[in-house]
Amino acid sequence: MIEKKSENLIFNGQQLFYSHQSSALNCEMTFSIFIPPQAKEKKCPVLYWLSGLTCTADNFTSKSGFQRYAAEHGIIVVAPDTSPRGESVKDIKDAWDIGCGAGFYLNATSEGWKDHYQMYDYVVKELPGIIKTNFPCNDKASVSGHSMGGHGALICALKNPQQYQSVSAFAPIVHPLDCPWGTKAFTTYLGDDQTQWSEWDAVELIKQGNKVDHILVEQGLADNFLEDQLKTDSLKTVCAENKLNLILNDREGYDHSYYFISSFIGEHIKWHAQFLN
Ligand SMILES: N[C@@H](CCC(=O)N[C@@H](CSC=O)C(=O)NCC(=O)O)C(=O)O
Repeated sequence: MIEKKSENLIFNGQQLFYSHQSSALNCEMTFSIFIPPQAKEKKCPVLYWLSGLTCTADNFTSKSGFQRYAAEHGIIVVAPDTSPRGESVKDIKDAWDIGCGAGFYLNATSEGWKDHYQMYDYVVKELPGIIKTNFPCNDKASVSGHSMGGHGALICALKNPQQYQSVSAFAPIVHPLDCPWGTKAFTTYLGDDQTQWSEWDAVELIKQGNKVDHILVEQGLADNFLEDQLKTDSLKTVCAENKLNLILNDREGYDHSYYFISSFIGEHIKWHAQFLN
């Protein structure tokens, strides 16, 4: 059962927020969903958006301005929260890059974390089931995201190429095994045994032969996190070595913020629309 929390008219579509009890995450979750005007006449495809560290379902929904473009192309857009939440959910107080707001879109296996931190199952299995049951969507879906969520989008598509028509990312972490945010998260959620880690790392998945047909990445060159955390060149190299079709747009002067995302979200939605419609 899902419960409507809010509804607003925007560009002749509906912007809605819902909460529900998640069986994958074992807690109450909130997601946003935009229903375009075309859904009054026919079932529409879905674009899932995965947000970055510290975000809830609200950041992308209220800051990116995606609704204008989703309404134009007739695409439903779903934005989940970035982690399980609630009093029973383990968290690390005062740390913004681990725990609540930082689920990393993987299934945790370590004690204390595995009871709730199953974001991969939530995003790939439970949430699409809820969307299909409750909203006017057809069978086509794509996935996009930002930073931690850009990496989440990449691994969801690389592990399930039949489920997503296309994947795009803004300033994604591309190789969590090789950056401080990633090694902290993987040590916490997966434990010290690094043999498990490559299953949740986009660059490693591509090295292992996982493929998707269409990948679009947007990267700001004035992004403070580019050198230490994101390392977009690792994705460029591994895609070239494994003959994956990556479009990488380096954007002079843009940073890591939602100002960057809102500048190019229209181009991403138009690009996804050619595979979804
Ligand atoms: N609090 C941090 C910055 C956190 C941050 O920049 N979060 C990004 C995603 S980073 C990678 O996953 C974000 O989307 N923030 C939300 C927003 O609305 O901008 C710091 O102090 O550096």
